[in-house]
Amino acid sequence: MRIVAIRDIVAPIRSQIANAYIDFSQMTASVVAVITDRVVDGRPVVGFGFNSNGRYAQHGLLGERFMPRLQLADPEALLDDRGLLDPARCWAAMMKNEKPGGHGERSVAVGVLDMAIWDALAKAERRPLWRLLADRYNGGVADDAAWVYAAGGYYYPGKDVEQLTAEMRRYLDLGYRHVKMKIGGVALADDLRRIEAVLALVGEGERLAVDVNGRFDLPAALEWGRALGPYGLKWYEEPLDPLDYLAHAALATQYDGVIATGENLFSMQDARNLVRHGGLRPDRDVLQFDPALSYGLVEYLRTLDMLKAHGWSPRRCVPHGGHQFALNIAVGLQLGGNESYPQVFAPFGGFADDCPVVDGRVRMPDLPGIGFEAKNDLWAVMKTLLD
Ligand SMILES: O=C([O-])CC(=O)C(=O)O
Ligand SMILES: [Mg+2]
Repeated sequence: MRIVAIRDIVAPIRSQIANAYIDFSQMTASVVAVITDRVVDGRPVVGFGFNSNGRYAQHGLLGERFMPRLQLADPEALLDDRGLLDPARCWAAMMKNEKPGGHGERSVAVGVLDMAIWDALAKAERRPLWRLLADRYNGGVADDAAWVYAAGGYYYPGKDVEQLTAEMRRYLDLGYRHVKMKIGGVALADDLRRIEAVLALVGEGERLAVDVNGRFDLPAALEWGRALGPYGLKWYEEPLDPLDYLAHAALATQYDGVIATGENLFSMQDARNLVRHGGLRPDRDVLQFDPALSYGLVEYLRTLDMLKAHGWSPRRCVPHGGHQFALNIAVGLQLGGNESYPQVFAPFGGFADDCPVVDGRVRMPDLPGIGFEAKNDLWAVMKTLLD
C-alpha cells in the first residue's frame, strides 16, 4: 500500500455564534485526502481527515512540513508487516525533526493527516474503524452504542432566552437526553436566567452541562461555581485557562460537582500535566482531549495508556469535537461517550445520516473506515478533493 497523492483544501465553517472567548466569524477547517494505490472493490482506497472546530485550517503547516514528510519518506517505512499503512510509523515520519514541547498547532496538522491514515487503513481492511480499534486494542469488545450529548447554546446576536430554549427543545426532539450551553459571556445574573430557563425544559440539573471556554480567572470560577453548585449540573466545563493546572486544583477543592476540561490540551504530555497537577478527581471529572486537534489517534492511544497508569478509566473520557472520528474511538475503545453538534459546525459536526440518536445514544453503521461517505453534507465537501 503506497500513498500516491495527498491533497488538502481549506473549508469555511464560519458563523455568527460566539462562546465566552471567541466568535466563529472567521473559522475554517482543513480537509485532506490521502490517496493510495490499494484497490478495494475496484477502487483506490482514499482516507479523509479534517480538524474539528476551534482551531483554524492548517494549510501552511500541512504543505510545508507534514504532507511532504509523508510523501518523501521511504514508502516501506510507512507500512506494517502486512504491507498496509501503519499509523504509528506514519506518525513517526511526520514528526521527524520536530522538537518536544511547545506543541502549538502542529498537533492539529498532524491530527488531520492521522485521521485520514486511520480511515484509509480501516478501508483497506474493509471494516469500520470502531471494529478495527476494538479488535486491536480492546480484546475485541466494543460498545453497541455511544452516549452522546447535544452541544450548542451559543451566544448569537439578538438571541434571547426563548430562542435558547427552542434550540434545546429541538435537541431533545432529536433524541438527546443531555444538552450543553455556553456561559461566562454575560453577567452572572443573566447567565443564571438562561440556565434556569433550560433547566425548566430539561427537568434535572444532571441533564445540563455548561461551558465557560476558559474565560474565568480563579476568583470568577469560584464565584460562579458557588452559584452553580445547587443546580447539580452534569458538568462545569473549561472554567479556567486550560493550562493553569494549579487553579484547577484550587477550584476542585471548592467545587464538588463535575469539572470537565481538556479540549485545548494537545499532547499526551499536556494531558499528563493536567492529571498530575490539576487536582481533578478520577471518580467524577471528565477529560475532553480531542484526537483531531491533538496529534491524532496515535497520540490519543498514548494518552489513554498514560491515564490508565494514573488510575483514570477511559470511561472518564468524552472527546470534544462532535465528529465521527472520535465517535468511532468512543465505541471501539469504550470511552464515556462523545460530544455532538446537531446544529452547529456543519458539515463537520454530526454523525452518519442514518444513525439517529435514540434515548441519548447513537449506534455505529457497519461501513468501512470512519464512515464519512454516509454523511451527505460532509461527503459533498470531501469528494471535491477527488476531482
Ligand atoms: O465553542 C467551542 O469552542 C466548542 C467547545 O467548547 C465545545 O464543543 O465544548
Ligand atoms: Mg468546550
